[in-house]
Amino acid sequence: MFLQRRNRITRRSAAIRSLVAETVLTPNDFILPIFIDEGENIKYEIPSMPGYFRYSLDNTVKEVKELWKMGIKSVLLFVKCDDKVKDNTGKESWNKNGLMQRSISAIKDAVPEMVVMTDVALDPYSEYGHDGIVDIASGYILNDETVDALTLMSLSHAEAGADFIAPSDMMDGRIGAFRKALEENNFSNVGIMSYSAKYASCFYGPFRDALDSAPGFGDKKTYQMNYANRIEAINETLQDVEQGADIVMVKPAMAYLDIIREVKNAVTIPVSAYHVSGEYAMIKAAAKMGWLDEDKLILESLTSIKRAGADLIATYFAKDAVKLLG
Ligand SMILES: NCc1[nH]cc(CCC(=O)O)c1CC(=O)O
Ligand SMILES: [Mg+2]
Repeated sequence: MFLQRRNRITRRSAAIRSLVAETVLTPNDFILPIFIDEGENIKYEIPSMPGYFRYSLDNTVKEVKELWKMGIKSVLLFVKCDDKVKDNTGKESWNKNGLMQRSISAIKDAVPEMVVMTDVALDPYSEYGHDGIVDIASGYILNDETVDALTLMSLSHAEAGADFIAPSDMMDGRIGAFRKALEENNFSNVGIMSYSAKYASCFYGPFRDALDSAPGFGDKKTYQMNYANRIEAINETLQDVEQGADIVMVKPAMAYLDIIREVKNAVTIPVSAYHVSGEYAMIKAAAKMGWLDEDKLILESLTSIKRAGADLIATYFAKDAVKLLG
């Protein structure tokens, strides 16, 4: 055959393929979520997340030092609270001596350059396991009251030294409220990574095991988005940009690559994607069964999320990926 174009020429060797690769993962792409528990010397393996641990703060600090050495530059903190401090106001979330606040300052003391991001939502603090304050009579999650509580939570994270607050609650108007509060309280350099398009997803199951934070009644569908919707994600995201978000996020990732791409095309600020706990669990399970190759699956998954348009990826595989990228 005489062919004018032979597409296979640029696929002929590993070297050529690497020269023409459009998407290249680097350690700078990753944010590693970290689960922190009270106590000492704890390293608890999360049953639905094999190979992933919840650490006490002493072990967390050791881990963060290791992460920095490996080239991981950002961590996203989550805490598991004792049932005793959970209520329907979320007030433990702005306790100056709370586990989150102590964790932020311990990590910033140990590794000042590490970019510390913190989850902002009431679920670990809520006796009902919901992201906001519950109206007991109706079971509805109150929007404006929740934003007030989360504003206090955000300020206390900023005060403890957080670089970015990362609201995952999906209340309306919270980004504008947080930005204003940060400005007014001399935290104008604290950033906001907004979970802008966060879907009500069954992929969060293992995470709720990790923090013992499953909703006590109902589900999160009155605040998290319906996975049937695409245009709504753009609406949510543009509002957060308008209100002052520094980074927007799509969550989950792999079943939402279309949303990541649409969001990427719609905004001119960095886009992150959260490769969530259930996505981790699926990969681990398939690998354990011997049905899929774990290492290849990790790299293909993360590359596809970046190719879809994610500038940053929050992933439980950050360490594995950095090692694989060598
Ligand atoms: N607001 C809490 C929160 N922040 C991040 C996740 C999920 C992360 C994961 O599954 O890895 C959740 C769970 C939820 O919304 O129920
Ligand atoms: Mg919104």
